[in-house]
Amino acid sequence: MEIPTQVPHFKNLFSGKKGQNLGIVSSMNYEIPGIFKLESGKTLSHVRIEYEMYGKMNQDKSNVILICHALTGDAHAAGFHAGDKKPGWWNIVIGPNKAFDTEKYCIICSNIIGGCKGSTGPSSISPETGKPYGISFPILTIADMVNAQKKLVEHLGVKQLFAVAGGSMGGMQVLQWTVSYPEMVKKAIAIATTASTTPQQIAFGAIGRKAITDDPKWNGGNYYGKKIPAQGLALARMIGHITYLSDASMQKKFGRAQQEKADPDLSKIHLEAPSETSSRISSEALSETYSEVSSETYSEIFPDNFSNFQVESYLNHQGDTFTKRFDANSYLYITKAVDFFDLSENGSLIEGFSGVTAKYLVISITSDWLYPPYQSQEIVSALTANGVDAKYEEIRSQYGHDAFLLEEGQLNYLIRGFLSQILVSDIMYQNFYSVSRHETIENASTLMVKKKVNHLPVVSEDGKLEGIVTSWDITKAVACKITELDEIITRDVKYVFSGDKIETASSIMEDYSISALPVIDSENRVIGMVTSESISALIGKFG
Ligand SMILES: CC(=O)SCCNC(=O)CCNC(=O)[C@H](O)C(C)(C)COP(=O)(O)OP(=O)(O)OC[C@H]1O[C@@H](n2cnc3c(N)ncnc32)[C@H](O)[C@@H]1OP(=O)(O)O
Ligand SMILES: N[C@@H](CCO)C(=O)O
Repeated sequence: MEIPTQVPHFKNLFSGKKGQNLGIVSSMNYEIPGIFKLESGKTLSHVRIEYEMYGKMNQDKSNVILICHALTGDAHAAGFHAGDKKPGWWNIVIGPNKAFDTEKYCIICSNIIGGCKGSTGPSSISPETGKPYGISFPILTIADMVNAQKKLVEHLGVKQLFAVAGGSMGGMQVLQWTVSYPEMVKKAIAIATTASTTPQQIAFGAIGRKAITDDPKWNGGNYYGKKIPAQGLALARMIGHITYLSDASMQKKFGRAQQEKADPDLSKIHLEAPSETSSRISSEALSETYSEVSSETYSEIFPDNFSNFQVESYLNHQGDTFTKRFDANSYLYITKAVDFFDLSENGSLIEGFSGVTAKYLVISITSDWLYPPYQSQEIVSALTANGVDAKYEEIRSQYGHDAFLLEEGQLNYLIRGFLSQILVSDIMYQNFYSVSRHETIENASTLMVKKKVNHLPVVSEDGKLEGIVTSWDITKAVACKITELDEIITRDVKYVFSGDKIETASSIMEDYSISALPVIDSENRVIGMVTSESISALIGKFG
């Protein structure tokens, strides 16, 4: 018989309300003190990291989620910058009552080093020369990006991240985090990514880089304050962008539709050579950074009269807009870091993941031919082979790789479910007290009073669960003048495993009106206790 206590009801704890947008947000920055050492052995000083933060850190800073951005992303993941019409790049999943719920979690997103959105990269001014680094910037790796993020996280006083999440190159950073700093990551969400960049992925990166470096305006990376290599950069993006879409999404978006102005008379269509002296190109700009140079773009160099299909004009648009928001040298360095990415050790991903402890959610996209589902499945297999709790999910989508930026419903559903899935192991007490069935009732009650517990699991010499005794059992025994513990033990004891969801523990407690359960391992040995108080404390933390 157990003492009936009030047991929390879990049914409505994680039910979703309608997601809302964050309002106006702004970026902050942090300068890493001293010298920042890179994987190559080279160093950088005065490394600046641009970041944004949404939601509040709780008292013990245990609710922090780090979001890692993809190839051309930035720190602005959600909400609106003052005056902007478009929100941050992952606004669909970050905000009040969205999967990355800013009412519960504190979300941090930083621009990678090597980038061009506030963090130190090739377009930054080198403290040594007073000029932009250009290609004197050292070679970067995904591990370098993660090491810089770790400095920021430590600076913010966070000892362990509740989760790290990201798609594409963001997913690579997630994987790297759990390999480099396993003790710092509780949960990991890697979407549309790989643990080892494939030859096909390297090949697409190589063509993009060649488009840039073959553009005469690239000028050995020294174009800051001059014309930017817009033609090469736009071409690189156009190639890349095709890989972010799918055959089906292109069919749906464009079909074989032509531009409204396109003349169906083939005899009137002609090629036109690009003009170096196009009158539309403004005079040389003398500004200091890539983003302030002239507005010369790909479409200004290549007139549109031959781009009669909708898909051509779309790609031109994607190329054009990219040149206005991204630095060509950053593109070279970041794509190269992606190429170098390989977490396998001695050719084995299982070996590469041997130290990982985080719980994983790995998501692929059915139509992603750049990072196909088999690469996510390989990650899950290698994690599982190491005993890591890794869940595999697929987003059913025709959008292709970029679906990780678009599939609002499926992303929210999968991520919310994973983040709110708290296991018994997360809240059980490992420092518990137990008794042997040969103990006297007097000794058991003294232990209960001393340690302020109402439940004592009864265990055999080798720690196996034999029963449970509660303070109510002891009260009754005293009233009935029973002295031996063996006579009052409840032997049909309810228990849970450490990998069970807390909802399971909660249901058992509710169904049987009990307020504590022993946690056992596969050999019936008691490894902890979970109580209704610890579940209530959890509600206080995240509810
Ligand atoms: C972490 C990160 O990854 S951040 C970086 C992510 N952002 C990007 O990659 C930016 C470029 N990529 C995109 O725009 C991506 O396709 C997405 C996933 C972000 C958006 O996808 P969608 O909403 O499906 O937009 P879509 O691909 O149709 O592009 C819309 C743009 O194309 C233009 N467009 C559409 N059809 C045509 C056409 N026939 N001719 C010319 N332009 C066209 C639209 O006017 C719109 O322009 P705007 O972006 O300047 O407003
Ligand atoms: N379209 C996204 C994903 C690339 O992996 C980006 O530009 O960052």
